[in-house]
Amino acid sequence: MRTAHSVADVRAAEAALIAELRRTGPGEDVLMNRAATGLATACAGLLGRVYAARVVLLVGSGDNGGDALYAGAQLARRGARVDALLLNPDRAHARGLAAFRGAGGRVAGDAEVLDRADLVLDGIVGIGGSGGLRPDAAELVLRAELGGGLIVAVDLPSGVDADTGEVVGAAVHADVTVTFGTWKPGLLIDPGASHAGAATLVDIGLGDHLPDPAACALQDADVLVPFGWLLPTADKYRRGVVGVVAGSKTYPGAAVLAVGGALRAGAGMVRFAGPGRVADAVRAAWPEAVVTDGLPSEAGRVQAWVVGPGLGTDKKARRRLAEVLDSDVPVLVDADGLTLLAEAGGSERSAPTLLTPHAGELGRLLQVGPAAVEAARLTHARRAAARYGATVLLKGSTTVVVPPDGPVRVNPTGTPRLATAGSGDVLAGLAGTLLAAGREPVDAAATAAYLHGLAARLAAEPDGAEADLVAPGPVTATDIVAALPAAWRHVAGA
Ligand SMILES: NC(=O)C1=CN([C@@H]2O[C@H](COP(=O)(O)OP(=O)(O)OC[C@H]3O[C@@H](n4cnc5c(N)ncnc54)[C@H](OP(=O)(O)O)[C@@H]3O)[C@@H](O)[C@H]2O)[C@@H](O)CC1
Ligand SMILES: [K+]
Repeated sequence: MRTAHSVADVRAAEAALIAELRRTGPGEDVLMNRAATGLATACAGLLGRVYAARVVLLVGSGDNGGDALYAGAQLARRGARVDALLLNPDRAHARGLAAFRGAGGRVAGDAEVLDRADLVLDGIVGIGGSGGLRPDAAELVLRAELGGGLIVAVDLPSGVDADTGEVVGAAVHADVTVTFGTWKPGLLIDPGASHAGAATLVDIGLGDHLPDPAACALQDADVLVPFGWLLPTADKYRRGVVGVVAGSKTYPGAAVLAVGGALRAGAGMVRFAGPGRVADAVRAAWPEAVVTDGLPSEAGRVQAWVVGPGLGTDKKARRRLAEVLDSDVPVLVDADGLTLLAEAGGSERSAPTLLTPHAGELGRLLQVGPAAVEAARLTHARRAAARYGATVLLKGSTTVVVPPDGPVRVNPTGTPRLATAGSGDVLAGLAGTLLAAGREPVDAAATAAYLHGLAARLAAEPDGAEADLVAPGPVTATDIVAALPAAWRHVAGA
């Protein structure tokens, strides 16, 4: 699990560690030196040959600039030609600047050095920043980006909010980010995440002093839990019996895809309730589903419901949604179900509810526009979780899962390939089965998002789960359903 901590928790852990180090010996800037050593090592790796490489430091007035100066000193000692552009010369980190000068680094008088740089270190601002880049910094960053050297962000790309990933105004677009001590939520959540490039973590010893994380991102090993269907004693209820209420005359395919996602999640049984023609489409595609063209209340016993994909918003859809929400089992509400829920202003439920909106649907739930949601994804997902008393999975570039309380989950397997019609229906079925199998909504949602992204990648490039934009082959929602078994095998290490 990749874990991220809030700025407040990072600062508290840093203070505790420094106090401990002071008791046992080492003096000032010890953590900064650890950070700078990790940073200089990463830069050396990127440069290949450090000797004679041209490195430029963008140095702000805080410790983030100090990290850049100490790392610059190490690179200068290894023969790099290092120039520092000081945004605020009177307030640059004094000991860092002395070390830098002592190692042969030079303070540049002109931004021209950026035009020929092989590597630019962004030490403008780190976790102490607020708002976007100021105009003088933004101008230098633009010149650095035009100069074509690799841009390495120190701790996080300047201009990105460390706690939320929000970017208000200009921010650095890094090729690589080297972060210290722990991940920051803003490196995992868009738009911040897409400013970070390839991000790596340097351990500076904060470990024991860090509390529970503010956000986590699953990795393959975290998905490996003993599912009902892997146990010798498996029966259909342990695997999960899930009910799906989806599809309409206009969108029968949504029902087929949601049922497919549910079956390929390993459901013990999928019960489907939907109107005649939709029921026929589901029967034809998935003979293993137990289908009724009656109401959800006539479908038989289930351990969780999925309601909403392609459902429509007419009177009949309302009735189906109301029946499902009245049940005492976990319910996942998606798509049209969310539009109806937004109109109703919520529901009274004691069993868990999982909402799976995209930005537009989340906007409807909160009566704000989709652009506002996209700009502050975590903030809005948190608001919806609080307002609806539900776990919220917000789909999009970096899907986030926000439980009513506890750490947020951020999905690392997402890919733009998932932005295709029907993909969300598959995710709804997949997460619904995991709910039916007894998983907590936050785990069901995060695991489903992880497998869903992985399946899309595998569908595009069967040998390349890590591949992303460069991988060949368009992917349809049906392909994602078909690739789910391969995604399971991938996380199982098969
Ligand atoms: N914590 C740890 O464990 C460790 C932390 N370490 C490092 O310290 C960093 C945090 O250092 P920090 O606290 O000095 O703050 P930092 O981010 O350098 O900036 C502060 C100054 O920037 C300014 N400023 C603000 N917003 C701005 C903007 N939008 N655009 C431009 N400027 C802006 C503002 O100055 P102002 O001009 O407003 O007075 C403010 O005072 C951390 O990210 C990591 O790199 C490591 O060394 C090792 C261990
Ligand atoms: K930075």
